[in-house]
Amino acid sequence: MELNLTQVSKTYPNGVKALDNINLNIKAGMFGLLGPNGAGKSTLMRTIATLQEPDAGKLFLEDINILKNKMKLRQVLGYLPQQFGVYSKMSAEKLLYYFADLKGIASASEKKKMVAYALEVTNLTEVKHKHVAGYSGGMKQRFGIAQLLLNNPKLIIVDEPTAGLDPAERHRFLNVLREIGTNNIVILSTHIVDDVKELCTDMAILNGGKILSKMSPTTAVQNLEGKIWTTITDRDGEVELAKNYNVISSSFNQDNSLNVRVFSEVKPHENFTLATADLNDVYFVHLKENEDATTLKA
Ligand SMILES: Nc1ncnc2c1ncn2[C@@H]1O[C@H](COP(=O)(O)OP(=O)(O)OP(=O)(O)O)[C@@H](O)[C@H]1O
Repeated sequence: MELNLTQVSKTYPNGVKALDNINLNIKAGMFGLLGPNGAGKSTLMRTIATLQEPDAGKLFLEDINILKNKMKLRQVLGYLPQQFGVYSKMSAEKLLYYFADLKGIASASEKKKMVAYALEVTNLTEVKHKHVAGYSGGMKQRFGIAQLLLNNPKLIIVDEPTAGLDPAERHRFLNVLREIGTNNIVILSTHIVDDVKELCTDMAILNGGKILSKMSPTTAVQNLEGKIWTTITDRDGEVELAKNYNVISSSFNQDNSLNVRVFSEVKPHENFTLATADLNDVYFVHLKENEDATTLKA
């Protein structure tokens, strides 16, 4: 199973270039699409899900030409949009039966099997008689996964599903994704680095409509080993450091001092110690490089 995107571009009528020549190859497993707000993630997800057209480019799922054969793609697609609003006073189970009808599952026994499976995988069996309107945010998101599983999709797209979930609900939600992510392509779009770190075997960083990097999170972190340095300073110190070094991130300590992380091939200064690189560093290094390149061009 493979999804291939070639030279996909989209400019909105207001002039915003949301997708700028995207080339991507995604194989079975959990794929993280990581990027800040406005990066173009939703535009890309909606384009793959056949909900909007690009200006240029080709999209194939195996031999399905997505732009030319939308219905065929939709038959194997499970999509959870960024805003999934089900505020129904129907029970989760009844609503899933309703969705199963909409998806054209005709056989009663097949329907029963799929609804039971979807409730089970998403841990909603015990609350299947409750109104979806009364569900917590996390339960609603899991219900969103339950509904997309009904047609046994091969390509699953979830657009920023963990934003707004509390840590326990987020954890439960990620476990559900982990469960369904083995045989299918699951694309998780997110601005939360930890979502990708905990779950994904492959990832891409998107910003300004461009893919800045595509590799496995493990390789990406390994590539930074020995190049992330840290020191403790204060706000003024950070401003000074930023003039001479490639500061990629900083965080406050309890005593209000700042932990600054710098990307450098060699030890920047004797006050720095080598840090263990992590996926946040990967994310910030790429965003910073892109920002610097854009500034240089402007
Ligand atoms: N219908 C539209 N018309 C004009 N501009 C749009 C439209 N939809 C999105 N944009 C712009 O395109 C860019 C990419 O937006 P998109 O929603 O794809 O990004 P995103 O990465 O999903 O961000 P977010 O996390 O904020 O949803 C942004 O600058 C956005 O303002």
